[in-house]
Amino acid sequence: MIIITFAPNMIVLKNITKQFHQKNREITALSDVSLTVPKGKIYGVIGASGAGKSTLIRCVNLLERPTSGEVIVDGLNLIDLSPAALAKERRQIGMIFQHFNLLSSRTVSENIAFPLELDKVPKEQIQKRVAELLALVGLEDKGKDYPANLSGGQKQRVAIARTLASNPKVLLCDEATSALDPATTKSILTLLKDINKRLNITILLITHEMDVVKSICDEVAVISAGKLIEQGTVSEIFAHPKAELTREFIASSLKINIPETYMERLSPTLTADKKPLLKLEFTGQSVDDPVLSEVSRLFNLNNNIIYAQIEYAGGVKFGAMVIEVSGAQQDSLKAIAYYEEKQIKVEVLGYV
Ligand SMILES: Nc1ncnc2c1ncn2[C@@H]1O[C@H](COP(=O)(O)OP(=O)(O)OP(=O)(O)O)[C@@H](O)[C@H]1O
Repeated sequence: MIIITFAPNMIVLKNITKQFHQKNREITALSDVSLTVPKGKIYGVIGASGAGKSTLIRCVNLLERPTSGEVIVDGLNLIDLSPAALAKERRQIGMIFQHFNLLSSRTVSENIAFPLELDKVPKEQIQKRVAELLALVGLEDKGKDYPANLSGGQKQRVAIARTLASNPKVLLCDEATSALDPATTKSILTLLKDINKRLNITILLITHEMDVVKSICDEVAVISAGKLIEQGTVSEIFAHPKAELTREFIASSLKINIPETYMERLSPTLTADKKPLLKLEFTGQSVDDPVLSEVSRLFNLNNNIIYAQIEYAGGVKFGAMVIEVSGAQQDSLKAIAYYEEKQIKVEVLGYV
């Protein structure tokens, strides 16, 4: 009897620790990291430079072998596999990189054909598949071009097509949009989402930009100094961030613009003729509370909105606002305490 077990999760990392030995130094790049990527989802890992993101993603296909822990892909523990069995499994785990890694001496079509040639697929079949993949990534007319004549976004499309040639079930994206401008980043992220939906490919990506997470991820983990400090669905994390670093990443995806006229007048000290300029950061429920009018009523203050931005991620709203507050100083302090009570992060930017 054949027992077929259905694994609901595509990637399970269990207690991964990775240490590097350098001369007489030991570097712990990952420390007891566990995460689960459900099938068909897009999972983002965000962290600052040196946090361990690249090491983490390279552990999934064992480009880096963890010092300890388990790497389970589609129900199979890769750590236990023989080199031949691992090579076979790796073909189902595609990877794309920040700098594309295309072969410069091969045309676009020849780059995409490369993994199929290695797999000894017959020539006519390769031609057909390459044409399909060129169409899928929107490069029908570029097959005969060389990578040097393509834009960064087009190069990444070629890299994606080449990776998809082997019909992977998982796509690992190592800072895949970090070398691209914002408009091109957007188009590549749209393509990744499309591939995820159309081909049901599970995607694990690493990034240092919350905008990437916000645009396409279903779930996210925050990594700092080799440890996962927070993880959850994008809506949970944006609604109720717990760690300060998570809040900082969320705030970094908001581009607060304070008008020049205010910046020129902004002073770090309060004098009789000046009013506080506050930055308020809203997440979760606080974004829906009518706090400005409450504060105005309760503490007899006038709030002048200088700048406001409300965004959506994973179906929840979050945002930030800059307000100029007029009223008695002790009432402004009471208002700040009130905002904090309502889980709104307040920063006094200065006085204008
Ligand atoms: N092969 C290696 N040998 C020694 N130390 C390494 C090696 N690879 C990574 N490290 C160290 O492990 C830590 C994590 O590095 P990693 O490249 O995973 O971080 P990262 O979050 O991807 O950073 P970045 O965004 O700058 O690429 C760093 O301290 C790094 O110096």
